[in-house]
Amino acid sequence: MKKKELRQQQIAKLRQLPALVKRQEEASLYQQLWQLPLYQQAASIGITVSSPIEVATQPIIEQAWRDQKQVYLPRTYPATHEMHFFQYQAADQLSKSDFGIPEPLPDRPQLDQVDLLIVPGLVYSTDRWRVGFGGGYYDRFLAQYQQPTVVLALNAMTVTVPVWQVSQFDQQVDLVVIPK
Ligand SMILES: Nc1nc2c(c(=O)[nH]1)N(C=O)[C@@H](CNc1ccc(C(=O)N[C@@H](CCC(=O)O)C(=O)O)cc1)CN2
Ligand SMILES: Nc1ncnc2c1ncn2[C@@H]1O[C@H](COP(=O)(O)OP(=O)(O)OP(=O)(O)O)[C@@H](O)[C@H]1O
Repeated sequence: MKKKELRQQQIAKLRQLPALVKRQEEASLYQQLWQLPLYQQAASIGITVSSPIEVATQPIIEQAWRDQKQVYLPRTYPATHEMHFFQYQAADQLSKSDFGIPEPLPDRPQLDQVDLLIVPGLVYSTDRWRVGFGGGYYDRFLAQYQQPTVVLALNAMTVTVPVWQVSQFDQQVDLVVIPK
């Protein structure tokens, strides 16, 4: 299947996911994340502000702050499809990207090699391939990122093998957490 078609199909599927199912699966994903030594040992984490169809990240951000971790959010650069991470603290103002996602202002401390990166996406295979929203931001970023990556996947986001053509630019993640 073409990635573009897969994305459209997946967005429609996620929009229809019952809120209760989503909340229950998210609760399981959060618990598993918080148990991971990779999480517990990370002093800095990279994460996004989620859109409604994605795994809600606000609880993760707030827990990370409580755990005394530094939280970094990406700022996207559409001209080059690059992305850089800037620190996000509770009082910080965010600005909306062209894509409608809140992003940090670039005057915050920058850190691209965060200790743990939580990678967003629409579809994941059990063998750790992913399809995102199609900006190519994460594929480019992951090509130079050297720390561990984890994905939190709702059941509706998971397939056993890629149903799309994996491209030369696609980057595997290190761990796909699925609901228990
Ligand atoms: N919550 C969240 N924040 C995130 C991401 C994400 O997946 N989730 N990103 C993850 O990368 C980055 C922003 N991602 C973007 C992805 C696509 C386009 C974009 O322009 N898409 C095209 C459609 C491309 C296609 O369908 O082939 C468009 O809308 O015209 C922009 C930003 C950074 N922040
Ligand atoms: N490292 C790279 N260098 C050049 N082009 C790239 C690179 N990575 C991805 N691209 C291009 O960016 C576009 C989007 O890539 P792809 O369809 O894999 O996005 P995605 O994985 O869904 O999105 P994202 O990585 O932002 O979540 C494609 O045209 C792809 O060829």
